[in-house]
Amino acid sequence: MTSRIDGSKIARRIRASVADRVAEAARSGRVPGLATVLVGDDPASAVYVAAKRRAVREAGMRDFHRQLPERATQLEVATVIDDLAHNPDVSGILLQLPLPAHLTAAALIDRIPVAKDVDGLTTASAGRLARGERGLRPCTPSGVIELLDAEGIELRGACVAMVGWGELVGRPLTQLLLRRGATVSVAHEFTADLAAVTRPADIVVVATGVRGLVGPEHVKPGATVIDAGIHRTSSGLTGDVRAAELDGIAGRITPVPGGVGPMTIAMLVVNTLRAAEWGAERQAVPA
Ligand SMILES: Nc1nc(=O)c2c([nH]1)NC[C@@H]1CN(c3ccc(C(=O)N[C@@H](CCC(=O)O)C(=O)O)cc3)C=[N+]21
Repeated sequence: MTSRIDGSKIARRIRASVADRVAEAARSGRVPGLATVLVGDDPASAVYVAAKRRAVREAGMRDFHRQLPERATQLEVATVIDDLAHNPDVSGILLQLPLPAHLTAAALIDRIPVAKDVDGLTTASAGRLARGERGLRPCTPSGVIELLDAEGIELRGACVAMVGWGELVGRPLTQLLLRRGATVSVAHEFTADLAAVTRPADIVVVATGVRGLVGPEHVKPGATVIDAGIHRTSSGLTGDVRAAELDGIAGRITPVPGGVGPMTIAMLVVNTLRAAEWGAERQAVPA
């Protein structure tokens, strides 16, 4: 029997507990706020940003949004970020990716102060994670850790195959897993014998952006499979894993939709609260 890990349910629980803490902070006049910055009108990005803003409002936080045209210049986007960086009502800033091709994402991300970096994507946050220092962690990786914890899956000593080494998921998640005591093998879409890496694993995490890359030939019977991929197809949303073919092989699997995606949003809400808590003491870096 393969059981489906209900990310939507776990995410709901996390968001409700944040809402309680926000209500408490609000009684002493401190309402956390998230600023989302969206450049251009990519339809998928618009859907994600709308979902993030809704989650923020539902948690009782303030929703600041800046919409810029597709043709916005590097300087225009930088000016908007600087303005939000200086606004004391803004606890966290999220620059939605991908940006239009004429913009340099890294330079813009790095204008976000580390204490407001709710996406955990600045050079400073990445460095803090690499060094094991306090800081805000990227949302999808911390969401995956929360999912595994909620399922009661032991990480210390576990054998994990991380498929994908991207900046958003694979790389930071590898570090979080190592820090929790897992043995992590990192592979990707060009790994010559992917099954040789993934078959011994107790937990297989896939985040490559390659639709259907992982199937039954890659998974040990009873293993946990976490699918961080998301693809919009004519027949709906699907991931990097051929989930249907894993039925009866995997012990547990995250569905797409309803698995990792909702956890990403829940952790953004968590990070916004954390940023607000530490932002209360300016300059401080969140845990
Ligand atoms: N600066 C930045 N930070 C991000 O965290 C970021 C980003 N840019 N760019 C795009 C990716 C993608 N991403 C998702 C968030 C939620 C779902 C999600 O909630 N998915 C639902 C389905 C929702 C739907 O698409 O209909 C689910 O899987 O159940 C998916 C994908 C965050 N991203």
